[in-house]
Amino acid sequence: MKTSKGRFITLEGIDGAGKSTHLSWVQSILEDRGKNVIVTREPGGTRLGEALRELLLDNSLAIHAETEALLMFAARREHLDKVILPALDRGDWVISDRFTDASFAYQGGGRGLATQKLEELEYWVHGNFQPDLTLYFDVTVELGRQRISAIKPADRFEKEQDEFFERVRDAYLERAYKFPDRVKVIDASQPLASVKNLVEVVVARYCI
Ligand SMILES: Nc1ncnc2c1ncn2[C@@H]1O[C@H](COP(=O)(O)OP(=O)(O)OP(=O)(O)O)[C@@H](O)[C@H]1O
Ligand SMILES: Cc1cn([C@H]2C[C@H](O)[C@@H](COP(=O)(O)O)O2)c(=O)[nH]c1=O
Repeated sequence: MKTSKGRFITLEGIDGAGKSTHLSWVQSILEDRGKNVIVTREPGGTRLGEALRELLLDNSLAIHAETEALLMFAARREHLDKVILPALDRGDWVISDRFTDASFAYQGGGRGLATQKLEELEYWVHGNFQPDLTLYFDVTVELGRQRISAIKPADRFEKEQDEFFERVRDAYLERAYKFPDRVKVIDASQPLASVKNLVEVVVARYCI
């Protein structure tokens, strides 16, 4: 995997944590500091990735846990090739709503797939390449569900039981513990203005 000139920032959290809400805030913090910013998401970000996203989130489909993981990484391979790496090579900053930490959290923690299998896929798809900074928006399962159910009908993941999301959250917190230099935990249960301040402190410090 080529060395990149730009920087790669990812936003993570259980459904309803507030990632999408804060994505444009991160973008404006970076743009105010003169960065050229590309905003993208996973699964998605390419034509193929968006088509896979539609299937992966489809409530009416039953998908084997390993198929789900393979499709997430297939979409990611395309995303890296078509969007993320070219942008970083141009010197742009890329912000992605989710990346590989989500696979360790949802397919690993949530579905119970072995970490080693996910690490093998991770190495296959992006070698040692990792985000430069990951903001993990932490909320309780109850609060995430409350927020998300107020705005849209549940997709294939959101219709999972609370126990599933407890495992997803635990797996995210484990990732933050394992990679403290990269993954910064944001207490996203605070009111919007406070979360914005927390985000600004982390991102501004990182931009210097
Ligand atoms: N700190 C906050 N306080 C109150 N409401 C919030 C806060 N953060 C986000 N919200 C609201 O919660 C809802 C869900 O937020 P958002 O769509 O950003 O979550 P998300 O993490 O992107 O969810 P998903 O992963 O399912 O897309 C939105 O209505 C948003 O306005
Ligand atoms: C990248 C990725 C995503 N997921 C899940 C997590 C979410 O429930 C959906 C994506 O929708 P959202 O709008 O970002 O909430 O997909 C996953 O299970 N594994 C992954 O690698």
